[in-house]
Amino acid sequence: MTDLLKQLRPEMTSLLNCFSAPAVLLCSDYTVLAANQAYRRVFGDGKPLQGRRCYEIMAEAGYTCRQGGNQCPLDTCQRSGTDQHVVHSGTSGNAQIDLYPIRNDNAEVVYFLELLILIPQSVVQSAPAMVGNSPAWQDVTALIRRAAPSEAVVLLLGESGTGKELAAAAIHQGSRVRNGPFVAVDCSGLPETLFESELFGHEKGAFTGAHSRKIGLVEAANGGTLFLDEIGDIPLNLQVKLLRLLETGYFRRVGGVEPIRSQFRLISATHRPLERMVEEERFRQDLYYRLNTFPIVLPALRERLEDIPPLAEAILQRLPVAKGLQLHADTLDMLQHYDYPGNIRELRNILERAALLADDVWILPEHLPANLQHLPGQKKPGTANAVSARQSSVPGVAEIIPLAELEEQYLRWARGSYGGDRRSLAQRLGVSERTLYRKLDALRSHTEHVVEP
Ligand SMILES: Nc1ncnc2c1ncn2[C@@H]1O[C@H](COP(=O)(O)OP(=O)(O)OP(=O)(O)O)[C@@H](O)[C@H]1O
Repeated sequence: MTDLLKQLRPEMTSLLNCFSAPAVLLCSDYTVLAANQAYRRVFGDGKPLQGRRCYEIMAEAGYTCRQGGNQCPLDTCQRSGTDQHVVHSGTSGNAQIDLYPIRNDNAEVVYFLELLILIPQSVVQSAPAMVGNSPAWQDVTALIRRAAPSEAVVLLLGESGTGKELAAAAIHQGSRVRNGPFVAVDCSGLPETLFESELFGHEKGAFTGAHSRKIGLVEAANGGTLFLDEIGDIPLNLQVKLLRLLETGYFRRVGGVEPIRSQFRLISATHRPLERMVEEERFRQDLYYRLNTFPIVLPALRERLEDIPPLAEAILQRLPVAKGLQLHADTLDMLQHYDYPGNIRELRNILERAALLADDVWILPEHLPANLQHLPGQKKPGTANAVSARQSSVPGVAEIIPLAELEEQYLRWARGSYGGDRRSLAQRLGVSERTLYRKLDALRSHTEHVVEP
């Protein structure tokens, strides 16, 4: 270490300061030789960093190394002699670590450059739960569970709004790179040149307006998942560049000459008929084969109408405007007879609109759009239940009664008419499961004490 410090030129620290991310030079025994300003800002504690072990400094800042089950890139680099790119998970968030061996004139590794990209916990998002129980949906979730932990390149196919992006996020969550970034790229709608610089980044001065270097989405996905949504819309020119990236793992920023490596799990999605596009030469066949290693077709909502009650329930719970609202049985029946060309996204829009129109706790058939009314097979709206729901916002109560009695009546009604389990009933009632059990117990003992005439 002392010898190495002597050899280290003062320019080195100045060079490290060119990186805006934390950067350090390390010895093979994990001691810090030099650190840049960003590293000192993030990890410094007032004491000198030089001579301390990198893993101790990281641990103090809440980023665990081997002891936290993470793989040490320095160890691997010493064995392989090649660059390492890993993501470490920690209590403060995740750290993407890029480690490069630095060699002398004799090509011997003398020290290591480590660059850190810190991903705060708030950015490490989890995928919202995917709701559904129908056989069609169970088939899909079985495929997602199988594909997620593998390295397979997944192609998600299905109509717009069927949940392809949600499925991609679920695959990322179940993958080995789950602690890395999930970078979703919408390949539709951007002009080709702009899209290229979004995807690959650009160097300063690459074109008019490129005032500084920009990191592209492919680079940002290093150590995580790159999700290419609407891949069928990617222009032919860019298809070639994408293919090269997938085959070599390298790309160049727009206006750059340096090949840059990015390692990521690839998932793509489209609602377009890719196979036909290949036949019509609108999509490259070689790229199609690269993307289509593990295809998963998401069913249209009309093919799983039995999932509408739990889906509607889950969507209402996530909608702030729907707080406290309930779907009337007639409304649910109407919803289950529509064919949803816009799939789950359309169901969500319908429910959001209905929630805004509802006056009290009930979302009634009349709150649904006109094109959902009077569809073949629907129950006739305006049944006794619907009428009573319209007359009174509290089920079964027509006059002012003591609050305790009202709670009892309401609980009896909720327990009798709610189709789900107790946990979700407790959630709907806004109480803990324990509280619900206690209240139901009290109800039961009260009923036992009532002497039936
Ligand atoms: N299984 C599911 N459970 C709950 N919500 C879902 C489910 N699938 C999709 N959604 C919701 O439906 C909406 C549309 O989903 P998503 O954006 O994933 O569809 P998509 O197929 O990627 O659409 P597009 O092809 O237009 O990009 C989102 O609000 C999503 O949260």
